[in-house]
Amino acid sequence: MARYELVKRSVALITLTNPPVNALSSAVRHAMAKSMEQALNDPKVTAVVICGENGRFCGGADIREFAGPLRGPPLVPLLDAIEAGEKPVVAAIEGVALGGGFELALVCHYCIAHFKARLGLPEVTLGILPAAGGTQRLPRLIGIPAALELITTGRHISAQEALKLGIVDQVTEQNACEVAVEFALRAVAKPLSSRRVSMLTTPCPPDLDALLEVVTMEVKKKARGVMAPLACIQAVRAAATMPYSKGIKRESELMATLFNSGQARALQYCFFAQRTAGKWTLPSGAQWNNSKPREIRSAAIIGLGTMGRGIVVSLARVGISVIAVESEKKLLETGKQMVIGMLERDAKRRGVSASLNLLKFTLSLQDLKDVDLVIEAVFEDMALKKRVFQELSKVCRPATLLCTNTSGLDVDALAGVTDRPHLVVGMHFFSPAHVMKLLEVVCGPRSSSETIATAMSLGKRMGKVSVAVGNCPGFVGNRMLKPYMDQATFLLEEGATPEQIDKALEDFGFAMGVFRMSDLAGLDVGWRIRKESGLTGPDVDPKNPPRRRHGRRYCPIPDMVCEQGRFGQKTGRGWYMYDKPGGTNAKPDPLIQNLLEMYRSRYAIQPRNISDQEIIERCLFALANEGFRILEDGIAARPEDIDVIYLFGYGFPRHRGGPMFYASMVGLERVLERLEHYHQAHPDVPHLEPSPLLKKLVACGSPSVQTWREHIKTMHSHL
Ligand SMILES: CC(C)(COP(=O)(O)OP(=O)(O)OC[C@H]1O[C@@H](n2cnc3c(N)ncnc32)[C@H](O)[C@@H]1OP(=O)(O)O)[C@@H](O)C(=O)NCCC(=O)NCCSC(=O)/C=C/CCCCCCCCCCCCC(=O)O
Repeated sequence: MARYELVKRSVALITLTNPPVNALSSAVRHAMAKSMEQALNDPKVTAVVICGENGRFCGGADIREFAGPLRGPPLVPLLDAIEAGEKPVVAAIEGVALGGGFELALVCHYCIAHFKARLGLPEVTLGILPAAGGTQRLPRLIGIPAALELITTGRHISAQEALKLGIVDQVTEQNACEVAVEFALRAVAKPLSSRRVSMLTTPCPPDLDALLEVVTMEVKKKARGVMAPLACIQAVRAAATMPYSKGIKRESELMATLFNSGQARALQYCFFAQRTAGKWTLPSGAQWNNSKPREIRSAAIIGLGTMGRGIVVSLARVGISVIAVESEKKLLETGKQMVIGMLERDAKRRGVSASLNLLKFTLSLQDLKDVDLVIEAVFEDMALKKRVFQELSKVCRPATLLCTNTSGLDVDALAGVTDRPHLVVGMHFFSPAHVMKLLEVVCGPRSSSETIATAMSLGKRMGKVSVAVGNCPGFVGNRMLKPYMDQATFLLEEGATPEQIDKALEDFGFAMGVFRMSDLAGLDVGWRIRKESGLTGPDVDPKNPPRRRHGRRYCPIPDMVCEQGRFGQKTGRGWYMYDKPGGTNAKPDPLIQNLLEMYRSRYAIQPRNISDQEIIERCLFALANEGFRILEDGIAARPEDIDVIYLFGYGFPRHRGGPMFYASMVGLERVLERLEHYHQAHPDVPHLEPSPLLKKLVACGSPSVQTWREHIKTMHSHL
């Protein structure tokens, strides 16, 4: 857990050895304490260097240990002892120094960092604060404003930035450990008092209160209802106003308010869920660690609409040659100009040169014969997509992978029109595709493990969080969206307003409520899909009762809004009104209010007062209920996958963990009881009927979300 060696006859080299990130587990802390004691007591040792094995200094505290009772030597006294020691201690930072790893570096008297190293205090993203002295030492070292920014955002910084801020003493392109040993030898006998950061006085700005106020407002605006950043601000205030001995106590008190909180549990769950999601597995036994992806050097995108353009940018910026295809010259030219603009802006922001030389634009599918992979991103029309896939089948070499960016159509039906169904897979990007981090990789029943591995690995290469899902209408994300949005519109019928529903969801933590989000996405898309599926428009049998379709409750209000040409932000009117087409400042619209009143009076609906609690329960429990059905159907392999999809694709608040984790935090019994209650009140809404899996889990004593998988016995997995 920590290796102790004597090098250059007088330097104790302590290497943390806890792969993969040398986290400060209880065993590591124990070994470190022992090694430090040995070094300080050995008269041969004149200086100490601390480094991490395998080119990684330290990824911080072992987050897995937070779930159980804390054991082993506590970190704060250990770090205080290192700082107080009479022999110079030098940190040799390679790879990462994060969280407790950064705090360890802060107590070392000197720091050498490799030029590729990254440092940061990401505790806030885990719902806690840097409670091993980080909130007290960093402000003393770099001042309040810079420390506040790093601690409240959890941002990682480069070695160069750390040097500028005065956190590290030297940045090297050589082996940081060897440089640190030489540095340590030169530091012997130099006075250490000014190197003990806890002894420094925090440089305090004259307008401390005003500064803290501004940061508090910013934090509250950015992350509504999130506790950890606010506690971080209070801890930093203590560094400015108290001596270290008192400040560290305050830090610990504040940590105690966060450590066992639901938010901390949710955020730590998200950390591991994100990593679990990449570990796909098929019933055949093929999985992420035994299936080799193909190398993708060239790709083609069919369709240069919003999605196609974003996908081209995502591919080109990771060095893949892209051929972009459109059907008409004008569309091709417009798409080309937009892609170039997007790539140039992106490159400028990242301080690199735009990879325009990787792009080719064409009107001819014949140009695609040699590419490694094609992503179809044409209009959401099955007949059109089938024609494209038939054509691709003829044109592309037999080994080319054929992918579709459909947001919900049958991937296997597309595979069926090709000569290579095993090489067909869905790659469902989210709009805007070059910004959104989520990729649903839709595995058809005939997709080969190599095809899935390639799509997953390509997603990772593009910086996406890729989740493998099964093939069903809407896959995971969009399938779950329907019951969520249905509940929102049913609540409108019953007496709520769009702004009331949005406010309840935004207070819950969503960046945008369902109606503001729909206005942003465009209301016409859903309207077209409803028309195509016979739910509205001329194909509906006039004898059909207006508020029922296929024997279920149906709310025609969204259709009525679209019939008035209100398609959302782009038309300046939707569920809200905007200053102009394309405007973003949503204001409640009296015309929508009128529409709702007329609608209710036409159908003799007596509006009632609807509480925020009912809004949250009906929208979010219906959402989670569909998640349980998705698990039952084998469309998602685990609840973590569903949660990751909602976190990265639909703006679900991270501090709530995702819909499935949220349901487990509320208590499955309670979710079941509320769904039963609402289903009794609305028996014509099947989405409110509790799913068999939810009932089963409750009957099994509501096990933790991480163990649901053991209770899911699918007849056949779609993955
Ligand atoms: C950048 C990374 C380090 C590496 O990224 P990458 O190379 O892409 O690899 P990953 O896939 O992310 O990770 C590889 C595997 O390693 C696992 N991992 C990573 N980091 C950790 C970790 N810190 N702990 C455990 N496991 C970790 C990861 O899960 C992968 O494994 P698997 O695939 O899932 O199996 C990147 O990993 C990264 O960013 N890591 C996280 C870094 C981080 O956030 N560090 C901060 C941790 S928190 C911390 O350090 C806190 C310090 C203060 C501690 C003080 C504790 C005192 C407790 C006091 C409590 C008082 C309250 C008492 C209340 C009361 O009872 O009253």
